[in-house]
Amino acid sequence: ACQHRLWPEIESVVKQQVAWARTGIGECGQGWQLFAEDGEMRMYRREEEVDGMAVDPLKAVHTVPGITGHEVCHYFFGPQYRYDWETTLEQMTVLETVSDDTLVFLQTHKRIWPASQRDVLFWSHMRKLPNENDRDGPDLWTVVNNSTTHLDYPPNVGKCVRIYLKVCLLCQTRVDPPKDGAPLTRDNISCKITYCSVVNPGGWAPASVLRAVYKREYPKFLKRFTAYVVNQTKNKPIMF
Ligand SMILES: O=S(=O)(CCO)c1ccc(-c2ccc(C3CCCC3)c([C@@H]3C[C@@H]3c3ccccn3)c2)cc1
Repeated sequence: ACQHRLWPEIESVVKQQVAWARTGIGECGQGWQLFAEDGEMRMYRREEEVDGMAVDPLKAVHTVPGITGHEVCHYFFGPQYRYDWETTLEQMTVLETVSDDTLVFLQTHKRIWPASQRDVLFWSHMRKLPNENDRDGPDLWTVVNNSTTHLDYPPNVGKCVRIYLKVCLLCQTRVDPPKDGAPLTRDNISCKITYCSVVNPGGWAPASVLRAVYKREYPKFLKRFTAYVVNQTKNKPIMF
């Protein structure tokens, strides 16, 4: 995979996205507004427009007990699970298997009235990262999704408007070992999740409509996805 045409871009985008995900909300500077809260989940967005289109950056933080960062990234990255948790997905195709940790996807999302239907073409890369802050702590895991091109699927040919996105899911496992030295169970682990996304809707769509859709769909997506991972892993051995 190191000699693949996408490799240089993947390297630079992953480093940039992970650094961005690691930057706390406070450090990011002002402009972030908390727009959704549910238990441990906090969702922030910044209102930004490009050519009159809402491309609001989103940053969500969540802590989920009983699962690891590797498990969260495994179920987010794997195409075989996506229809189970991605409610707005209409069609998903793996266009290219670059390597076992890098895929190229083409997805069409359900039409959201009055916007026209959207599709998105992106590479998706999953990677384990060394835990710089705590050398003997568990590693971090990340999945980065970044829009890309594919000669056979030029944008805006069919009925779909091509959107452009950059997404980073960064996961940090936390282990609280049992006092009596008993073996680890899922009661002793939790996962701190940071989900960052910037979506350019591609063609024109009313900013008010897009913002309403994001406000409704993003909290739903993160809650549904994390509940899915908890449910899929609860009777399986812990995957660190
Ligand atoms: O994290 S991912 O990579 C996971 C892989 O699937 C990802 C997340 C979100 C999108 C996405 C991009 C654009 C739109 C809109 C823009 C104008 C009309 C359709 C939507 C609709 C809003 C709904 C939505 C929002 C958030 C989460 C899921 N659904 C979703 C695509 C991929």
